Amino acid sequence: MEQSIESYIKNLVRETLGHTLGELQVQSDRRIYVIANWKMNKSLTETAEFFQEFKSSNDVSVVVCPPTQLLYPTQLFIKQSGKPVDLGGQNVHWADKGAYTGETSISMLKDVGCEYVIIGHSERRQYAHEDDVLVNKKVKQAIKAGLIPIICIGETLEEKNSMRTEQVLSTQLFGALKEIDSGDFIIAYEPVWAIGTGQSATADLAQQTHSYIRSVLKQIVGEKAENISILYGGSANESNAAEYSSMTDIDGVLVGGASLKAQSFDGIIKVFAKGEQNS
Ligand SMILES: O=C(CO)COP(=O)(O)O
Repeated sequence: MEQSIESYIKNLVRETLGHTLGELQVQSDRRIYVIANWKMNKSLTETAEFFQEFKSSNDVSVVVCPPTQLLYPTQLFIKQSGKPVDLGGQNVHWADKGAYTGETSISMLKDVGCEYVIIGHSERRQYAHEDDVLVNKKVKQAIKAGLIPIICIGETLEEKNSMRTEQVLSTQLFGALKEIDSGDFIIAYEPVWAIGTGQSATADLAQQTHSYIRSVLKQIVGEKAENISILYGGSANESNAAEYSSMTDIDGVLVGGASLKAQSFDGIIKVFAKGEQNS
């Protein structure tokens, strides 16, 4: 069949530039992230050792989210190492300040140099009984302070087996983003059954789900959804990173276990950085 004028021009541009203009626009607007969630792990000494070994990369956005007591020293280690790494909290309280024993406010996170904060992780939903209303309050608090919330969503095994994944994700998205019409945020799709189990979602399933998530985001924020980074999380590691990085709607990974060792975290970063250079 003869080529249409449009595809002839697209091919010509692709041959000359290595990509079409449309592709270039999408790629340049969506950031690729590799984010470490250390959860309740690491001592001060282990953190210092991590940054002695860690290489990082300029080609993707790298964020490390240590436990709260390590935020400030981690910021110092990052500065000392001169590596391109940003700092993130693992949780935040919804109030500005006050009588909330054991909690951390958004200004406290900002004070120690955080630019990101994980909100609504399934472990907090499970163990601290956080629901979508609370997640929404925390997201608003982060955006108001100029931090980028990494909003976690994901279905349990039971919800997956009873074919409720889409319903769960859409409810979590509409809940977390209620009354939010400005500010940057990241979505992390973390199927609960894949977290810490070694049973990572296949790249095809993750891509399919991310594409669904983007379609829901379109309903919520319109065309801006094209520029929102959607990360995959759940037993991501050096071996499966390449498959995830090749998918159109997977804009990076949120890594637990495999982020604890500098070498394996670097391995994942390298895969995504290579993908960026090739795009
Ligand atoms: O929960 C996660 C990151 O937030 C994923 O943890 P794992 O990579 O250990 O499965």
